[in-house]
Formats: sequence, C-alpha cells, structure tokens
Amino acid sequence: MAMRSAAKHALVTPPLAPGISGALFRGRFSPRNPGARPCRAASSSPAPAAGKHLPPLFSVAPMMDWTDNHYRTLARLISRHAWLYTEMVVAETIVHQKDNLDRFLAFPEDQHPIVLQIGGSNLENLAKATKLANAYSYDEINLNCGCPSGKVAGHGCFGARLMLDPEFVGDAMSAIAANCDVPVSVKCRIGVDDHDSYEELCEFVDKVVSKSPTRHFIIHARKALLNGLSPAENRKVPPLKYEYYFALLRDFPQVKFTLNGGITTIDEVSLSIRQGANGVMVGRAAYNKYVL
Ligand SMILES: Cc1cc2nc3c(=O)[nH]c(=O)nc-3n(C[C@H](O)[C@H](O)[C@H](O)COP(=O)(O)O)c2cc1C
Repeated sequence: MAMRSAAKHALVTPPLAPGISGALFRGRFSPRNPGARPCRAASSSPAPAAGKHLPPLFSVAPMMDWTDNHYRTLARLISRHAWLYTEMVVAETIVHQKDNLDRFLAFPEDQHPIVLQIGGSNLENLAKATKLANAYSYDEINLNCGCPSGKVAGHGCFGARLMLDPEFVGDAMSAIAANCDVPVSVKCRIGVDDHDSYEELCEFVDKVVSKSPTRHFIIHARKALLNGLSPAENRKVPPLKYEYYFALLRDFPQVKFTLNGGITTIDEVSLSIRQGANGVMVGRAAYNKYVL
C-alpha cells in the first residue's frame, strides 16, 4: 500500500510547508532539488496505520555514556514532556546479567516517558532481553540500527550494519514486539557505505514494516560509513540528506518517522514540525547546551 501511494506521488514535488522562511531545509529539499525520487522498488505489503501510538514530538537521542540515569534526571527537570532515550543496552548484557538487572534497566518513575534502546543481532537474545526489560515498564522499545562503532559493527552483526539485512531486522522487530507490551521502533541511518540509495532505504522500511508491527522509525539523516571513520566522524562527515526523510513521510503515510541529525535549536525543531515532520530527536545539542 505504501508503495502504491508512492507511485501516486511520482511527479509531485516533496512537501515543504508554505510560507516557511527558515533556512534549515532550504536548498536541500526544494522544488529545484527534489532529492529522493518516489520509491517503487519494494513490495506492496499492506501496513496497518501507526494506530494510537504517536511518536513524540520532541525527544532526546540515545547517547552512550551520556544519556545515563543522572543526565536523564536533569533532562526531566528541564523538560516535563520530552521523550528520553536510554543509552544503548546490548541484549547479551541484559540476558547475562539477569540477576543484576536494576543496574542496567532501573530508572526513577518521573523519567517517563522513557524508551529503552537495545542493541544486538541474536534473535533469541533480543527476545529474552526484551522480555526481561518488559518488567521495567518502558514506554517503547527501540532497536539500534544506526551505530557505526567498530566495537559494535565489527563484533557481531549489529548497529548500522543491520540495515544491510532488512529481513533480519524485520524478524528481530517481530521478536521484540512479541515480548513486550509497548510499541516498538527502529533507529537507523539513511544508508550504509555504498548502499545509500533512497530505493534501498525504502526497501529497508518496507521489509521491517511488512514483517513486524514496527510503525515508528527514527531517521538519523546521514549514512554510516563502516570503515575508516570514527563514530564521532560518522556523526559529521557523511552529509545530512533531509530530503530522504521527507520523501519517507510522503511514501509511507501509514508509518511515523522522527527526524534526527544536525538539529540544534528549538527554532529548527519547530520549523521541522511545521514542514511536516512527525517528531524531532535532538542529540548532542540537548546534552551540550541543555537549553536549546
Ligand atoms: C556520545 C554519543 C553517543 C551516542 N550513542 C548512541 C547510542 O547508544 N545509540 C544510538 O542510536 N545513537 C547514539 N548516538 C547517536 C545519536 O543518538 C544521534 O543519532 C546523533 O548524535 C545525531 O543527532 P544530533 O546531530 O542531534 O547529535 C550517540 C551520539 C553521541 C554524541
């Protein structure tokens, strides 16, 4: 269904809210630079609508070693409504530390709404970890498909590398969803290495949506380069391509997408929402500046 809708939009310029004068997306996604072409490559499997679960309008990104319990407590004092994401917790850590889970999973009640981000590539462990985490009443469970770190991507196939295996991510999200009582989401890049076409991104989303109940994706709008760049460089060297994000909004109307990457002020957050974004996630700026 998503793809049929894409075909309908074949010659339509991607949406830009009228009258927006801000510069965030200018030049990257305009009538003269339509960017991503509508996707027709993937299957036309029916996708139920996102349902009652609306993605957060504003969220703070998962950041390893940064968005720990201490930071999240401070962030909750600053904002009552922002959704807070945990640092990534590896599924194997949860499974192997099941007698010590509070250390990795407990959080104060007032940190709601809060999302647990899990990392992993073993279906059984992802399922077991989710089941154990379910007892902690997170508001959403998210799978990391965006981390380019050698430590993650090189040892076991997970993080951004998972984007190269959409079939597996579909199965993983199905297993995660089957073991928790809350909505599930995927955080990913727009591509990996040379697999960076808009069509490949559509195939990824389409496969995950058709194989699992996932209806929320967080799109870090730059690709990951798995070899040769440090994680920090991977957050600034590959160019941001917001046009991919807006094309996904157009081509998958039943799915909700949160925009992430390079957004540093509240004006940019507002502009993104006015231009149609379902939600905006801020990472480094929320940590470094506290007040946007
Ligand atoms: C120190 C640090 C640690 C990060 N750890 C994670 C992580 O555990 N999981 C994840 O999905 N992304 C992680 N990221 C990426 C952020 O979630 C976000 O996608 C990225 O910083 C781009 O958003 P920004 O431009 O608003 O910072 C990390 C980023 C930083 C700076």
